[in-house]
This record gives sequence, structure tokens and C-alpha cells, in this order.
Amino acid sequence: MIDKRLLREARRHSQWFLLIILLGLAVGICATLQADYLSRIISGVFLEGLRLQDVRDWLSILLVIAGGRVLSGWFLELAGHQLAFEIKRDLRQRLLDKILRMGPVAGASEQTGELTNLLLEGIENIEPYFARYLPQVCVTALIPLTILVSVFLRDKITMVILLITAPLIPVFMILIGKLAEKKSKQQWEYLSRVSGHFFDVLEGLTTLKLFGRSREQIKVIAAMSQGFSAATLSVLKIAFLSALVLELVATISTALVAVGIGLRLLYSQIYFKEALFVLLLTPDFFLPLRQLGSQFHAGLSGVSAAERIYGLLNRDFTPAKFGDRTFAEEADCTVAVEAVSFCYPDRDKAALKRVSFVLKPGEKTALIGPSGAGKSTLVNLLIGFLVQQEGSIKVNGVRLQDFSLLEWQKQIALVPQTPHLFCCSVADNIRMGDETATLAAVVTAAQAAGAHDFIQALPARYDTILGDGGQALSGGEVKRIALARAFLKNAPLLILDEATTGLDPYNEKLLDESVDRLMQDKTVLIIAHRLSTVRSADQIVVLAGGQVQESGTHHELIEQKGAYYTMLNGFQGSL
Ligand SMILES: Nc1ncnc2c1ncn2[C@@H]1O[C@H](COP(=O)(O)OP(=O)(O)OP(=O)(O)O)[C@@H](O)[C@H]1O
Repeated sequence: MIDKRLLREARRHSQWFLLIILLGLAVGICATLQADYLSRIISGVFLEGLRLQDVRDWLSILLVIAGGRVLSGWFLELAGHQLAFEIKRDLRQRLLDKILRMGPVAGASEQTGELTNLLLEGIENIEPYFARYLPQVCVTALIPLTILVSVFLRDKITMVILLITAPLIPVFMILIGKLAEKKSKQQWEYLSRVSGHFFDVLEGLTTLKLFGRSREQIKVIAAMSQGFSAATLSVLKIAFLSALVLELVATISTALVAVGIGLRLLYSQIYFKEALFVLLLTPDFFLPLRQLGSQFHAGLSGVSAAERIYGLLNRDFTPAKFGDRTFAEEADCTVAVEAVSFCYPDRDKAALKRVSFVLKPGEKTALIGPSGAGKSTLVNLLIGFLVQQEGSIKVNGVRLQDFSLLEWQKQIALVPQTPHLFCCSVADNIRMGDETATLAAVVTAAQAAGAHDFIQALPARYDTILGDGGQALSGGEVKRIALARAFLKNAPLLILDEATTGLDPYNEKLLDESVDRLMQDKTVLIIAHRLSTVRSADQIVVLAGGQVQESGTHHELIEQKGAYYTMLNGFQGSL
């Protein structure tokens, strides 16, 4: 059960792979020499009447060989672990790169829990494959071969018995392996499903509690866990069965060799020294094959994990083409969206149809529309996470795709509706806006965002760890950290997704003041949900069904008595 893709990984780290092969060969040669010297010493002392001092040199050599065998085995294990470590690091890096290249939109099709499971558990399952299974395969290929050659030189009959019985073990292993592979895949699928579901439940715990559905989830998780434990048990059953079959075949084969040698000794058809040599080597011949059987499970879980890992690594994904134009320092930013249409690959209906408007420096544009109107799609196009199929987006008269994507994204400060806090200090969380910023600059940004006071009250102030497992913050405080990031980034285009959840009036006022400060002299696009924001906008773009219904100032749109007017009449706190 050698997976070609995993073997290719091993070849990338050829120095370790080669070392494993050499050490496997060394173990084989040591085993043969050990049997040779042991048989010489025993037959010399017991049959040829040699004294201890006559065999002293042989004994010393035997000790060196035994030491060499132990050391080779030990280094073999070490080399296997080192190879596994290098490959795991490499694969984890490539998986993360792929996920990052796919970006949040394409990557959204993956379940978070399943991805976490793949990055942690999946990669860890690769370890036993390289640390135990692959070295064992090398040892199994090399030791019996070395022994077979040396047995061939001394006793051809035993060699024939070994040659006939040895292939039985791999044949049984392949037969059992076919059965086990399916079960192991099932086990992995169960594990992925359980982790994915568990993650979803944790994320949606508040909703489940509020709707009184959390108890049902306990039952669902219990049922899924039971499925997983049943799948694990059936894999283990096969692993035990395979170990039993292999032990049986190895024992019967050893017995065959022993009986043959015993009979030939009885009829004086073989010398005692040769017979002892062959007898000592026979268990060593079968040992690697039996050990391979016990490592079979390690190999199997590695191959199952590889399926998922390469499934994601080889996923078709062609990143949109961007050019290499850069931006002049401190340039203003005029963004013209011209007849832009976009349809998601798996959808028949376009999410955006011939959308046009212009964002100007120093102006605030409010984008409004019902759920599913296409607001987030439009923002993703502006950020460069998606690329339109028709129309164009021009920045200062140049096609967006002509700029370098990284350069373009440096020109944007995004304040999402629910900002994400990373598991690092408050200062480093704010530094997401500019990783080179000094602490003084971070504090200034926090002050401008109205975050300084609450940060000062945190246990370790700017060093307080936030995010998963860190200090929890309120919705308003998280938003202010996100604003501080945007202040620090000081980018010419500001995209702000207004929170739909109501903050208390005091916090709302504080945030509004910070946002107003942040917007000064910038090109601003707000996905607006509050009437006060929309009223104060220089331009309102009303989006519905992926199309711009109308655009203009608050007063112009009121006079038109169109979609905006109708929305305002139905307004009940938020748009
Ligand atoms: N990743 C996606 N894959 C396929 N279709 C999508 C995807 N994201 C959004 N859509 C679809 O595109 C349309 C526009 O969605 P979009 O999220 O842009 O609307 P929205 O105005 O931002 O909605 P909301 O205010 O609820 O966030 C919807 O019909 C939605 O179902």
C-alpha cells in the first residue's frame, strides 16, 4: 500500500529517504553477520572444542555487530521521524497557501471544522506513515533480500522454502488491505463530519439555545460519534485480523524451515554450523514482514488522510489575473464601477447586472438594498476577491486588473460587519492595519477610534491577549479595534459594513464620531443599515436583485419617489 503522491513527498526530501534505505540495508547486513558469528561461536565451542580465548575475537566482533544493529535501528526510527516532520511542515504550509490563495470567497465552500480537522488531525495522520510505515516498507524490502542472498550461499533448500512462503504474507496483506481501505476511508469521513458538525454547533450555540434546539444537537452529535466509534472498531478488527493471519503464516513458515533442517541434521545432510546459521536467520527473515503487518494501520490512515489533503491541494482553482501596476504614494482614489455583471459559477442567476456608479475622493457613498441584493458581491469585486465577467472597475482611470492585487489591497481599509480578532495582543491586533507600526502609532490609532480608554482598563492593556481563548470583548469594542486598524492603515479607500445589531446610544455616538473622523478626505463606501448614515451620505446607491435601482442624494431620491422612497416608508429602525 504505497501511495504514489506520498512517495513523491518522500523523494522531495531525498537525503532522509536515502538515509532510511541505507539504514534498512545496514540492519539487514547486521542481522546476517550476527547470525553468522553466533553460529560460528556456538558450533566452535560446543562441537569443535574451542576455548573462550579462541573465540574472544569473534565475540568482540559479535558485540560490535549487535551494537551496530541496535544503533542502525535507532537511527532508522529517528530518520523516519525527521522525514515525517519535514513532510508535515511542507504539507501544512502548502495547504495553508492553497486556502489563502483561494481566498475567503472560493474557500467559503469548505466547512471550517473539516478544514481544521484536515490541517491538524489529517496532517498528523501522515506522521506514522513516514515515521513508521515507510521505513518499515524499506526494511521489509531490504532485510529479507539480504538474508535470502546469504541463505542461498549456504542452504538452497531453505532458500526455496523461504521463497515460496514469504510471498504469502504480502498476498494476504493486499487482500486484507483492500477490505481495510474502504473501512478506513469511512472512518475518516465520519471523523471529518463529526468535527465539521461540532464546529458548526459551537459557532451557532447562541442561536441554538435561543430557539431551544441545543438538546437535539446533543442527540445528533451522540449519533454521529457512535457511527465514528463503530467505524473505528471495524478498522481495528481488520487490523487485529491481519496481525493474526500474518503471525500464523510466519509461524508455519518458520516451522517448515525448522522441520526441514531438523530432518536433514538427523540424516547428516547439513553441517550443524550452517543449520544453526539458517535457523537463527529465519525468524529475522519473517520479522520485518510481521512488523509491516502491525504498521499496516499506520499506513492505511496515512493514505486515507492523503486522499483529503491532495483533494484540496489539487482542487481546480485559477486565481484571477492581475497586473503589476503600483500606486503613487498618498494618491487619491476614484473608483468607477462600469456596467459590471457577475454570476457565481454554481448559479444560473447573475448576482450583479450592469451595475454602474462612481466613488469619489472626499465623498461618502451609501450602498443600500435588501438581503441578497448583491452588496457583499460588489464589495468582494472591489477588494479583488472576485472578478466580474462583464464590465470594468477603474481606479483613477486604470483597469483594476492592471494593478498588482497586493498593491491594490494596500489602498483599502475594510471594516467588516463582524470584525475578526486574532489570538494575539491588542497591539498586534491593531497592527493588522500596519505591521511595522510603533506602539505610539498604535495608541494614536486606538485613541482616534475611541478604543484607548477601554484598552487601558484591560488586564494587560495593549498586551492583553484577544481572540480565541483570550480576553472577550463586547461587539462595540471589537468594532472599535477594527476602526483602529483602519486608522492605522490610513488607506485612501474606506469600505465599511455597518453593524445591523443595535449598540446602545452612547456607544453608537462614540462610534459615529470615530467613523466620521476616519472618513475625512477618503473615498468611502458604506454598506449602510442606519437611516442617519444614509441621510448624511453624498450619494446613495440603491441595489435590488443585483441591479442599481436608482442613485442620488437623500433629497433627490425622496423627490423621485422611487425604490428609496418606498424603502423609507417601510423603514422600521434599519434599512
Ligand atoms: N459564494 C457564493 N456562491 C454562490 N452564490 C452566492 C455566493 N454568495 C452570494 N451568493 C448569491 O449572490 C446573491 C447576492 O448575494 P450577496 O451576498 O452579495 O447579497 P447581499 O446584498 O450582500 O446580502 P446580505 O445583505 O444578506 O448580506 C444572492 O442571491 C446570494 O445567494
